[in-house]
This record gives sequence, structure tokens and C-alpha cells, in this order.
Amino acid sequence: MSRAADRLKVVVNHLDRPCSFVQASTSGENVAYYQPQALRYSFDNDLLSTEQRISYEEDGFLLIKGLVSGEDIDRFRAAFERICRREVQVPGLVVMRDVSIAKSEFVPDQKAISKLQDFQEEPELFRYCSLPQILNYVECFTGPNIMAMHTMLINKPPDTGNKTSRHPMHQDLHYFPFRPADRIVCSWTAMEKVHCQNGCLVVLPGSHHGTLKEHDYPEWEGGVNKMYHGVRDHDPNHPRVHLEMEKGDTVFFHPLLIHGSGMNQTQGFRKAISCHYASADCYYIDVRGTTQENIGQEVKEIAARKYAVDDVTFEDTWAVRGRLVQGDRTNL
Ligand SMILES: CCCC(=O)SCCNC(=O)CCNC(=O)[C@H](O)C(C)(C)COP(=O)(O)OP(=O)(O)OC[C@H]1O[C@@H](n2cnc3c(N)ncnc32)[C@H](O)[C@@H]1OP(=O)(O)O
Ligand SMILES: Nc1ncnc2c1ncn2[C@@H]1O[C@H](COP(=O)(O)OP(=O)(O)OP(=O)(O)O)[C@@H](O)[C@H]1O
Ligand SMILES: O=C(O)CCC(=O)C(=O)O
Ligand SMILES: [Fe+2]
Ligand SMILES: [Mg+2]
Repeated sequence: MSRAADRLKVVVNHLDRPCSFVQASTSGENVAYYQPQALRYSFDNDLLSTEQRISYEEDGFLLIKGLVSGEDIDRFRAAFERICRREVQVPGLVVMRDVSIAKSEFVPDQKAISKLQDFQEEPELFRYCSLPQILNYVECFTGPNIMAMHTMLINKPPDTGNKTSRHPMHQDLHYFPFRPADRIVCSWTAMEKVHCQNGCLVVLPGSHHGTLKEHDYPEWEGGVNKMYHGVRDHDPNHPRVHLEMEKGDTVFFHPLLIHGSGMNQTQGFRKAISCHYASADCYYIDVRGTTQENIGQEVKEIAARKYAVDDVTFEDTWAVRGRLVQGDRTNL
């Protein structure tokens, strides 16, 4: 450590609003000492305050209140409802049903749909990924060349009693065959009030300091949704933070941050829209022989069926979905 005068003393307040079922919670505040030049997770620019940079450094997430307007959210909701009513056909879109109703009779409205993935060809929803106020924050983590790699609108359904509406604790990097991890960030925006009862995000602050862990299907009695892998083992005593958010609030988080979401115990469909961004300067990795081999294989099998081709690679499935949203498409 250098001289005290070179250090910065910061009080980082956690966003912790513990639910009754929280196992442990972070203490009210952490005191940390940093040299600004030692911050590795974000770039120095005019947008993030030093406190915000240090908070992301320590916690692996940053919550910005009121970032997306109510009008924009209402437009995303309307676009979602048009898709549910099958008024539009969107190339490449994946419409997912909760596993507990996957084999039941089709109900033609939003009540049957738990998630949309890959809406990059739906202009109104994709507008979310290009919102200037989101990209300004994203650039702090990715740098100026930005690819939107993965898009989702999550419509977490009321739990049917099987607890399948939960999303197991995981690291998003498990799904991504590109690196470096520090130049990838997720933006996740609440489309309505999200809280413990309707299954808000749950994060393990600081878990992004670790490495990518082994993921598998959890052993849940009521079933698990396709590709909802969970971290095989994580420290049950690690503090948890429940991110309660208002409509339009947006959390940016690191792809190694361990997170998930609880069961939806309300009768409403909890909605959120999200995009994973990566620096266009990232590079693809070969996942053979790594912990990601299992998800790579599963994605290739689904893609081969979806596109009716047999030699699609894990890398291809990402390269065709990625869209440049700022700067130059240098590599990805
Ligand atoms: C950072 C990223 C984090 C994540 O992305 S986490 C979650 C990622 N999950 C995914 O990417 C899953 C994407 N979903 C899909 O690809 C499709 O929805 C899926 C599961 C292939 C189903 O495709 P559909 O076109 O709806 O086909 P279908 O209705 O004819 O069903 C085909 C078979 O799949 C089953 N299925 C449908 N939804 C499911 C679900 N939620 N969980 C588990 N199984 C499910 C369905 O029962 C059917 O099975 P079978 O072939 O009849 O035995
Ligand atoms: N606008 C849409 N575009 C694409 N898929 C949609 C749309 N609306 C709903 N879906 C989804 O289509 C999927 C399949 O629905 P459904 O089970 O009725 O037809 P199917 O799978 O073709 O029929 P079957 O399983 O009996 O062969 C469901 O996951 C449903 O959520
Ligand atoms: O909205 C949620 O419940 C979390 C979804 C999530 O983490 C994911 O799909 O990777
Ligand atoms: Fe996730
Ligand atoms: Mg079907």
C-alpha cells in the first residue's frame, strides 16, 4: 500500500433491503481503500463517479435508478404483447414457455410465455439495446466499440406450485464463448416494480472476483427450465442482496457475478428487459475441455434443430446474433 494520501476512503452503501427469507445480508456499509489507477473493471470517464466505480469494483453491479423512461417501457410492453398475440413474425426470435406448462395446451396470450430471447430483429424491442443513456453506462465497462450480443425479455410467470419460476444462481459467462470477461456487461431493466414477492434479482456481491464455476441443472423436484443451469456449489454463507427495483431502474452487472431470481409468488407476470453487451474487440474462445463444454453442446443441438443445419459451432450461434450498437465491429 502506498501513502495514505494516495488512497481514497470511500463508504459504499449496499442496496440491501433484506427479505424475510434472506439467509445473510451485507452489513450497512463497507469501508475500502483504493488507488484509482488500480480499478480494473471500468474505465475512467466523465460519467461514473469514483464511488460508483469502486462500488462496481467491489460488488460487481451498479444500480441506476430511473434510467429508462416509463414511455419507453410502455412501448416495449406493447411490442411484447403484439408478439404474444402473434401479430408479428420475428426472424430468429425464441419464444419460451415455462417447463411446468411446456407440454400443456397452448393459451394464445402472454400467460403462456415466460421469456423472449434474441429479439435483435424486432426494431421496437431492440431500441432498448441502443438507448443512448444505457450505452453511455455500457461504454464505461466495454469501451467504445459495443456489440449487443444477447437480448431477453423475461416475463416471469406466477409460480404454478412447482417452483419452476425460479432462476437458479448462475454466472452469465457460462453461456458466453468470448473474452475477456471484464469487457462484458449485462444491462437489466425492471419493466415494473420488482421485489422479493415477484422474484427480483438476487446477487452475491463480490462474487465476480472469483473464476467461472462449473454449472449444471440443479436437482429440483418440480423440474428445471431448459438451459437454466446453476452453479454447482457456491458458498451458502455468502451475503445475498435482493435487488428491489422500480419501473425503469437498471442494473449493470459483471458476467461472473453469481445471481438468480426467486419464485414469483404473485399473480402478475414480472417483466424485465435485458441485453448483454461485449466489447467488439473481444475474441472467441474454444470451450472444448472447459466447464462450458456442456452448455456449448446443448446450444449447438438446439441451433442445429432450429436452423436445420448440422455443423453450426457455438461461436457461430453468437456471431449471427450479435449486432453492433456503437463504434466499429472490430472482431466479434
Ligand atoms: C446469459 C444467458 C442466460 C440464459 O440464457 S439462461 C436460459 C437460456 N435458455 C434458453 O436459451 C432456452 C431457450 N429456449 C428454447 O430454445 C426453446 O424455448 C425450447 C426449450 C427449445 C423449446 O422450443 P419450442 O420451439 O417452444 O418447442 P416445443 O414447444 O415444440 O418444445 C420442444 C421440446 O422442449 C420442451 N420444452 C419446451 N419448453 C421447455 C422448457 N421451458 N424447459 C424444458 N423443456 C421445454 C417441450 O416439452 C418439448 O419436449 P419434447 O421434445 O416434447 O420432449
Ligand atoms: N408469436 C409467436 N411466435 C413464435 N412462437 C410463439 C409465438 N407465440 C407463442 N409462441 C410459442 O410457440 C411455441 C409453440 O406453441 P404450440 O405448442 O402451440 O405449437 P407447436 O409447438 O408448433 O405445436 P406442437 O408442440 O403441438 O407440435 C410455444 O412455446 C409458444 O409459447
Ligand atoms: O430476470 C431474471 O429472472 C434473471 C434472468 C437471468 O439471469 C438470465 O436469464 O440470465
Ligand atoms: Fe443471468
Ligand atoms: Mg409445442
